[in-house]
Amino acid sequence: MIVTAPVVVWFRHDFRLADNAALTAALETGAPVLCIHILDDAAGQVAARWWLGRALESFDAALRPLGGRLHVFHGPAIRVLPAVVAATGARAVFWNRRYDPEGRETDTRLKAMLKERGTPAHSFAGALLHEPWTVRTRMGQPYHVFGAYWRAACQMGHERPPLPAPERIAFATPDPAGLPPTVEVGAIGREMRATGWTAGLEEAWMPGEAAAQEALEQFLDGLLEDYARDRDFPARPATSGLSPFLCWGHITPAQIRQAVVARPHAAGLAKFMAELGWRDFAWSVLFACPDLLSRNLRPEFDAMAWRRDREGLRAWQRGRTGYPLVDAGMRQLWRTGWMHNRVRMVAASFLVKHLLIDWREGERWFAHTLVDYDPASNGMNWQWVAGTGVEAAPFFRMMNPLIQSRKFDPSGAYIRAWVPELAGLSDAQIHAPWLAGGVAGYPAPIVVHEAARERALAAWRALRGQAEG
Ligand SMILES: Cc1cc2nc3c(=O)[nH]c(=O)nc-3n(C[C@H](O)[C@H](O)[C@H](O)COP(=O)(O)OP(=O)(O)OC[C@H]3O[C@@H](n4cnc5c(N)ncnc54)[C@H](O)[C@@H]3O)c2cc1C
Repeated sequence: MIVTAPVVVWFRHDFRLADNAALTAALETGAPVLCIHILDDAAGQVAARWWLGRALESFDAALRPLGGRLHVFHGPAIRVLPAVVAATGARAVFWNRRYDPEGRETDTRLKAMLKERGTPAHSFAGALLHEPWTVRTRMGQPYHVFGAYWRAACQMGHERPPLPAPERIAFATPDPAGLPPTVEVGAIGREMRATGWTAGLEEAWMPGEAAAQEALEQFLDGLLEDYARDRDFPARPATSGLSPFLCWGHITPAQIRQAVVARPHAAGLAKFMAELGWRDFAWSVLFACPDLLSRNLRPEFDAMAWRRDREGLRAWQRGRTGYPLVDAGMRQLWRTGWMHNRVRMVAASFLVKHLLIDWREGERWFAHTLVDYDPASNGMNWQWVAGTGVEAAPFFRMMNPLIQSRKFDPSGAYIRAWVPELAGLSDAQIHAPWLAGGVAGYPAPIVVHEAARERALAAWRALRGQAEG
């Protein structure tokens, strides 16, 4: 009997069958395919780990009717992948690219290591509309301003048409004896359920490729038309909710783009495509600045007198600042692993400016609690809000949580949904319960807006004084 050497497809943030260039290329070799994931523990990302657990389950379930399964290994990829290749005699490895600095480094090392041993590793695009090094100024430099970036990206075109899902897959059936230790596909799901924290996530989300397509359809049919008008109002079902599906690769921007441009007359089309552009832009920023999560992109902020305020940080994390819109957002995040974009901006601004706490604390909390956490979007947006990043909102421009609340949640419906203690207040009172004499069980504001504003501006003036002096 002739045993055909398999090819390995290593799935990371690309748990889908359709528009999966690595899988398609692997199938084109005609060799049996071994579908694997390597659990390389990422500390501190708890909600993301829950999503990963469910993504593994749903992807495995999608492979079963085709006659195969997902093999999940545990350990550092740099050890595990070569061991899988050696044990199966695989003749090639395929993966879709990732762009975070650690991931890139690992992949580069693995490619070189495998090549040396005679096994080529092939990598493919798919997670973005444009690879993060391709949209450049005429001088070949990365863009620092989104408007110019997006104009250049649109001029380049977004031509890559999405690939169809394979109808058949010939799966490899390796002998488990020689393989590195595997983990049962449902193990992470069980581990996360045992924390007792994931009930809200389970209620809010159904990870997987089918659910991503359903979310896209619902958005296109009901919400795209009014997207530009409604997207800033957190109580309205107005945005796509696609961010975690994009983050985990259940759907690609190319698939979304194809579906969106098929509705050329929808009023919200350009605005929605530009939001996908922000996601690409964030990755191009992280690609150009690998220390985005640790370093102020504007170095003058290195001397900022951030406050160490454990209690303030804790109140913010738990949605107990006394500012209802901020608290509603932080509670939505804690319960569902997601927060509306407008409220992310208000809550982030509150931490950095009203509490004068280093944006990196907020970035870390979001990394811990977001199901759509990605280092590029999170890092870039935190630095944008803090005024420390590329094309950032200036530090002295502070979002007033009360004004934001009255403007974007005028009836208080969003606040009522997440801060039930305030549900009995009138539409006018709910934004500032302290003006109505307070509500039992709900905290008084932990800072007074005007005083916090003065404190932040004084810190900023001192910083400028140092820079000029
Ligand atoms: C402080 C802060 C932290 C953030 N952290 C993350 C993060 O870790 N991961 C993440 O995916 N988004 C992050 N965002 C961006 C944005 O809030 C979410 O992408 C958006 O709320 C997701 O909801 P949606 O899918 O309904 O968005 P829609 O309005 O439907 O937008 C469609 C898609 O465009 C992309 N997008 C929209 N806005 C942005 C933006 N400002 N930056 C980058 N991409 C965008 C997302 O992929 C989103 O799914 C952050 C924003 C802020 C202010």
